[in-house]
Amino acid sequence: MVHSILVGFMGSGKTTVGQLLAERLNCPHLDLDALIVARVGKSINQIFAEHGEAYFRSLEAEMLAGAFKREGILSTGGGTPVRPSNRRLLINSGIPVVYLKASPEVIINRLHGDQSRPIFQTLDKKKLTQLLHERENAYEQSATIRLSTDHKEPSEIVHTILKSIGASVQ
Ligand SMILES: Nc1ncnc2c1ncn2[C@@H]1O[C@H](COP(=O)(O)OP(=O)(O)OP(=O)(O)O)[C@@H](O)[C@H]1O
Ligand SMILES: O=C(O)C1=C[C@@H](O)[C@@H](O)[C@H](O)C1
Ligand SMILES: [Mg+2]
Repeated sequence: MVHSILVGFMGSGKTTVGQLLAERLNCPHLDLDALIVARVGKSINQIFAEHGEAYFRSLEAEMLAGAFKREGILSTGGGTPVRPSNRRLLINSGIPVVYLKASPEVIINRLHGDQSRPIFQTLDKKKLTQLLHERENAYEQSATIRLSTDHKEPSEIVHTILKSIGASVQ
């Protein structure tokens, strides 16, 4: 069974923190974006460009459902909780869902020059802030644990998550 799930906006650190958390717990790291890339055999940019976002989103939903049945730490994509059926899966999972929060300034700083996220490429600071605001409710609804990642090292975030998971399963 998946032990915990990470949600949050692009650049909040789901992949980075999920990998580290999985190492600490000595279990597999399941990164939903990486699973999709492996399944299609194309980068996320290529999938968006050649098949469209709708195709990516339906694959994302299908693979989220499959990933739940596997063992490990699950890092979702930045848009995963936006689809209501995905959100329901997260909410009803009974698994700790950690919302990694980050401010627009920090996200832009972390993803500056990044070319691998098709949606990020289309956003200036105003649009990114608006999209973050639009998605906030979806992340909040899905989450059982929330923490700000601004100006925190990934190792410190992992430490906080481990304490929270421990507290929530006792
Ligand atoms: N706590 C942190 N402090 C500093 N840099 C970080 C932190 N977390 C992540 N980063 C950096 O930010 C970038 C994006 O991180 P990451 O890929 O983990 O984000 P993500 O939430 O998985 O994004 P996406 O939703 O697009 O998959 C990477 O370059 C990573 O090294
Ligand atoms: O926030 C988003 O919509 C996305 C985030 C990434 O994790 C990828 O899933 C993809 O680039 C779309
Ligand atoms: Mg990621």
